[in-house]
Amino acid sequence: MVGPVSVLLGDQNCRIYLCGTKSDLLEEDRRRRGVDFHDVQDYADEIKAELFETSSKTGQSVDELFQKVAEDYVRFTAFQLMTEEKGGIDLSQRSSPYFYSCCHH
Ligand SMILES: Nc1nc2c(ncn2[C@@H]2O[C@H](COP(=O)(O)OP(=O)(O)OP(=O)(O)O)[C@@H](O)[C@H]2O)c(=O)[nH]1
Repeated sequence: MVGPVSVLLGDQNCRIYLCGTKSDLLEEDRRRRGVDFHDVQDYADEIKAELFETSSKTGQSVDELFQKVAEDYVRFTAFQLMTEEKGGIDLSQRSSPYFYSCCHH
């Protein structure tokens, strides 16, 4: 495999979200699918990626995609940053910028 995905795969901290676009076209004609769904699912499993089929036209799965990216950020990245920086989590420290970036508007 070559290209951007192979570069991302080398980074243990990088989470990958595969996004198949224009899913609304399949509702008109399922033969318009460019890549077999099971092939894509197998590939996503292989590279440990999350898979979404989205449509900019109908909005299908767009919110779900962004929701998943945000949830994973809070779950993995922010948590990792907090624990790495101080060797633990100080629950009393509400002024931490991480709390503000994750939980406040
Ligand atoms: N039916 C449909 N058409 C779309 C969708 N998203 C973009 N398009 C159309 O696809 C064309 C290219 O859109 P761009 O936003 O320029 O996308 P791009 O990534 O530069 O090009 P693509 O390789 O076509 O994805 C335009 O005519 C858009 O109106 C979608 O979700 N559904």
